[in-house]
Amino acid sequence: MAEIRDGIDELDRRIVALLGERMRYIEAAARVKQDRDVVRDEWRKADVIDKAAQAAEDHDFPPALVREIYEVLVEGSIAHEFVKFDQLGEAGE
Ligand SMILES: C=C(O[C@@H]1C=C(C(=O)O)C=C[C@H]1O)C(=O)O
Repeated sequence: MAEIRDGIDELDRRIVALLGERMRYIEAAARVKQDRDVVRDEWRKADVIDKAAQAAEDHDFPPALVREIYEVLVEGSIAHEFVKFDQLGEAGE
């Protein structure tokens, strides 16, 4: 059991490292977007979640669970992007 948990812990470290890398792209999007109205893009949110669900099927992981995880991830990313976007605006004022 200890070996199994060590394997899970190691994978979790790698998953979170990748999530950090993903968030750096969200921050880059905040720098590129010119208008606060385009920070939230519902079409792109649906596109990201559909692609993640497809990837889940390819990797034998429940797609419905990936949809739930990505709903939280993308909403959290949008919230983070708004914070960064607003900070950039304040810095430029
Ligand atoms: C990064 C973007 O901004 C937001 C964050 C998204 C994400 O976490 O993938 C998707 C849509 C956007 O509302 C984007 O528009 O691509």
